[in-house]
Amino acid sequence: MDQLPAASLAPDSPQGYANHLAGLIYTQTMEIIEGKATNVALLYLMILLIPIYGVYGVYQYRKSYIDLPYVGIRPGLFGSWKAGYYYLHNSADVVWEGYQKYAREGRAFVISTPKRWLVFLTDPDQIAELAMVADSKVGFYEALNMKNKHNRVAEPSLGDYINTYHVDVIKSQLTPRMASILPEIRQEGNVAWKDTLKLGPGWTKVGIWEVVIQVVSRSANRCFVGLPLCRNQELLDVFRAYAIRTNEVVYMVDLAPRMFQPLLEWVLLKRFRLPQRAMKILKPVFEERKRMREELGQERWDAEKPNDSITWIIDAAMKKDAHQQTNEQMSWRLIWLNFAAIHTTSMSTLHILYDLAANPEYIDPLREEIIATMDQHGGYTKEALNNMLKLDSCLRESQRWNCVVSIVISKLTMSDYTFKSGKVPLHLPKGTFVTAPATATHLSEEIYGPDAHIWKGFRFSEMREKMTNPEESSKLQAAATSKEYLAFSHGKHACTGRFFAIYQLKMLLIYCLLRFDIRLPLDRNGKRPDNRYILGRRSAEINGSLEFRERKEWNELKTRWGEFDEEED
Ligand code: HEM
Repeated sequence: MDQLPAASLAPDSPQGYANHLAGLIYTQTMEIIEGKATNVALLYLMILLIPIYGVYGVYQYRKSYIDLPYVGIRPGLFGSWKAGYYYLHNSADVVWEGYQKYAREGRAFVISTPKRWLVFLTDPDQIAELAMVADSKVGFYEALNMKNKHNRVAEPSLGDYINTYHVDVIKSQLTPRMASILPEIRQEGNVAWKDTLKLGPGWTKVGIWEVVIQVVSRSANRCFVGLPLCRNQELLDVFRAYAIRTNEVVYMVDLAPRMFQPLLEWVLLKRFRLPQRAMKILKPVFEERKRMREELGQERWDAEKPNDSITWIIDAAMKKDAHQQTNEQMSWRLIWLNFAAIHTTSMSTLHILYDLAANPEYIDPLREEIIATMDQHGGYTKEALNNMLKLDSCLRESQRWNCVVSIVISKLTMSDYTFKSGKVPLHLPKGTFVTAPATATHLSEEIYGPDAHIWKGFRFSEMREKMTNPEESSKLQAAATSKEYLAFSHGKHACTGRFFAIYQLKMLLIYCLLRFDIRLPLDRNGKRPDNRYILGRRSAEINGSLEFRERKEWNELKTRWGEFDEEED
C-alpha cells in the first residue's frame, strides 16, 4: 500500500507530529478499506480519531462563542461540556435566571447548550423583529434542520421553503373552512370520549394521557383523513409513534458527535419504518381520491370533493412538480400534520385538565358560561365557541403558564445581523442561534403584573369584558399571538394550526365538563402533577391520573341542543 510521504517525517516539530498523525490515520483507514484491518488496527484508529474529533469539536464550539452576558456554567476547561450537561437537566432554571438578570434592561444573554451557544432575546421589540425578519437574513428552517434534523430524519422537502405546502394548506384551506369542519371534529371527539373513557359507578381513577391522546388524534384526523381512516387504530398509532419517537430521537441524536448521527438515527428511528407503515395504509386512499379527481373533472371535483386534508394536499401537490405528486410525498404531509398537531394539542389538553382539577372553583362558572352561550346560539356554533370568553381565557392562561414549546422562534443568522429595534443594540455574527424564551416571558411580572406567577383562569376574560373595542379584545383570544404571548410562537412562522387547535380544545372541554365531574386523586392534596424535563424540554406529567364521575345533569344536557352526537353516523 502507498504510504503518505509525510508520515515518514520524524515527529520532531508540530508540523512533523501533525503529518505523522495524518500518516497513521491514512494507513489505518486504507487497511480498513482494503479489508486488511485487524481489531487492533480498528481500535488504534478509534483511539486516534476520538481525541482529534473532541479537540475539533471544542475548537468549533469556542469559535462560535458570542460576546454577550452568559448564564449558567462559565466557559473554562471543559466548561462548554459541563454547561451543556447542566443545561440538559436545568434548562428552565438557567433560562429563568438569565431572564431575571437581563430582561429589565432588555439585554440578550447567551447559554451554553450541549451542541451550541443559544442567544435568548428578552426585549419584546427584538422578539417581534426576530419573528418578522426575512428568512434569508435569519433562517427558520435552517435552524430547524440543524437542530432537529427534520430534513434528515424525515423527508428533505419538509425542511425547505419551497415544498412545505402543508403549512399553507392549513392557512388557506383548513382555517377558512372552519365553520363547516367543526361539526365533524366535535362529533368525532364526543364519540372518542365515549369509546375511550370507561367509568364505573362513582369516581373512577383514569390514566388521563392515553385518553387525551386518543380523543385528540381521532378528532383531528377526522379533518385530516376523514372517516373511516380516522378510526383506523394502526394508522393513529403509527402517526403518534412517529411524532413522539422523532421528537425524542432528534434531541438525542443532536447530542451525539456528527459522525455517529446517521447510525443513531437508523438505530433509534428509521429501522422501525413508521412512515412506510403509514404510507401503506394511505396509498390506496390517495389513489382512489386521485382517480375520483380525474373522473369528475375540475368543475365537479371542486363542487363535490371531500372536505378533508387529503383533498387539499392533492390539490396543492398538483401545482408542484411530479415528485411532489407521488403518494409517498403526499403521505409525508399527513404524517407531518400529525407531527405538528397531535402531541401539542394533547399536551395542552392535559395541562388544562390538570389546571382545572387543581383549581375546581373555575369549573361551575365555565359550565354556566357554556350552557348560557349555547342556549343563546342554538348549540355549538363557531360563534358560540367564539363567545365563550371564560373558556377561552382559561385556555390562554393554561398555555401562558405551561406553553408546550418553551423556547420559540428559534432561528439561525444567515449573515451578520444587527437588530434595528430594542433598548440595547444587538449585533449577532453569522451562524448564531437566536431564540425567544416563551415560558420566561409568560412569567414576567413586568408584562403580566405582580400576579404573573398565579394561575388565574379568568385573567384574560376579565380584561376583555372591560374592553369596548372588539379589535382590542380579540388580541387577547387564546389563538392570538403577540411579542409577549408566545405559546403558538409569533410572526412569520407562528403556528398555522392554532385556530383549529383552540376550537378543538374548546369542543373537547365542553363535552368533558358537561358530562363529567373531574378531580385530582385525593392523595395529590389539590396539587397538579409537576412537569417533567427531558433533555432540556418540558412536558406535562404523562403518568398522572385524574378521577372522573358521570354527572346526573348529562341526561338533560345531551338532548338540549340536539347535537351531542355521540353515536356514529
Ligand atoms: C395547542 C396546540 C398547538 C400548539 C401549542 C402549537 C405550537 C406551535 C409552535 C410553538 C410552533 C412554532 C414552532 C417553532 O417556533 O419552532 C408551531 C408551528 C406549527 N404548527 Fe402548531 N401548535 C399546536 C397545534 C397545531 C395544529 C393542530 C396544527 C395543524 C393543524 C399545527 C401546525 C403547525 C405547523 C404546520 C407549524 C409550522 C409553521 C411553519 O413552519 O411556519 N399546530 N406550533
